[in-house]
Amino acid sequence: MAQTPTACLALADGTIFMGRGFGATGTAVAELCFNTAMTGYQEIMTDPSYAGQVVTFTFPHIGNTGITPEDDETSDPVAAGMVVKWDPTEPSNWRATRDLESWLAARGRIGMGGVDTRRLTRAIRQQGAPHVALCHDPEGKFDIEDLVARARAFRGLEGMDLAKEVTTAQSYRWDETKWSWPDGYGRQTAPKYKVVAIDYGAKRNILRSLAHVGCDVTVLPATATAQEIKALNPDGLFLSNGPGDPAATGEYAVPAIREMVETGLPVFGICLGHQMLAMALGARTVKMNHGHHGANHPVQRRSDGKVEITSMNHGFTVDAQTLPAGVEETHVSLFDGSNCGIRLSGRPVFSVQYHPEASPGPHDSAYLFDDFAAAMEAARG
Ligand SMILES: NC(=O)CC[C@H](N)C(=O)O
Repeated sequence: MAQTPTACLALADGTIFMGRGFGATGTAVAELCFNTAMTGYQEIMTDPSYAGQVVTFTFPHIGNTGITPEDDETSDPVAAGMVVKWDPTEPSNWRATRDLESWLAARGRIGMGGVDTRRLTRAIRQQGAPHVALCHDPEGKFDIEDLVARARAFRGLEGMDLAKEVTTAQSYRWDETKWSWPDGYGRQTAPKYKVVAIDYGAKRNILRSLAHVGCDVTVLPATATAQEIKALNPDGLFLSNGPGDPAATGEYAVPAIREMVETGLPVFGICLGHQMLAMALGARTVKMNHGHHGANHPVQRRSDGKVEITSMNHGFTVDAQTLPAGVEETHVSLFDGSNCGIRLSGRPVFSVQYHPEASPGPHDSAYLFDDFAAAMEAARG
């Protein structure tokens, strides 16, 4: 690199990457993962499930499309930082709104370009989601020993409850005027089902997708009790995605979910919501080596063998060996055989590890929102 490096990424094992810093200055200490999606960096950076993680993008051209508020999954980037191969170029669209660099700077998030992301991705696979310190200093002054020490001191996502930090402080109703898309997606033309969605770090496109199939959505904080949920007399309960370790978050959420399952109400969960439903039914979750983060993960539906290409973002997984009798494994990853979906036999209670709202990603699994609506219709008798 001809120019003085202005960013340094230090891995806990002492491996150092130098590059060009952009966005905010300072240091972020986090877990490092890689995401293989080719589009949707804005949705990825604003997905609350990325709290506590720096994201390496394996696709080299990140930032060549601009930023548009319509694509935010929450109001600000939540991921701790981003690492890319090429410096972001002038965006090809939404120029008037914002480019990647100024967006990150305004939102206090660090970016780093000019990194051999293939080498870095290999390190992530070999080490298993390393702890890192990512530092951006426009003067290029780095205390490398200190950065390595800070990476080593990071205690990791295992045991960390982050849902409480990103959840909504107050309950609210999905607001179609604020968040539906200009083409009408997410607008409740005929709200038919009253749904309570628990926000463990919910992505907007999940709530939009629920509204699209006729749900009138009330969002409750992560700590909502079964009594608070029941008081709203919903037709169905939705459990959202979210950051951190499901085993830590589940301490308060799992008892509420278990009590709700006993009522016979239709329940649908996505990602963290899936992991916590599995725990409520008696299963355990474990940390994965480097997780699944991308928009191109093949999943097989067991009922008919159909393969869905899915969007994923998880570092923990449900241990299928621990699923009790009466809980079926409905979907499985074709990459590593890990669990991707469950259903309580004969009951309208189901969840998936991946992201059927596809943001970013393919729409192969959008049928799950229709299945949830159909379950609520059937429950009405
Ligand atoms: N997207 C999610 O909901 C992620 C769930 C959980 N935090 C995990 O990493 O596995």
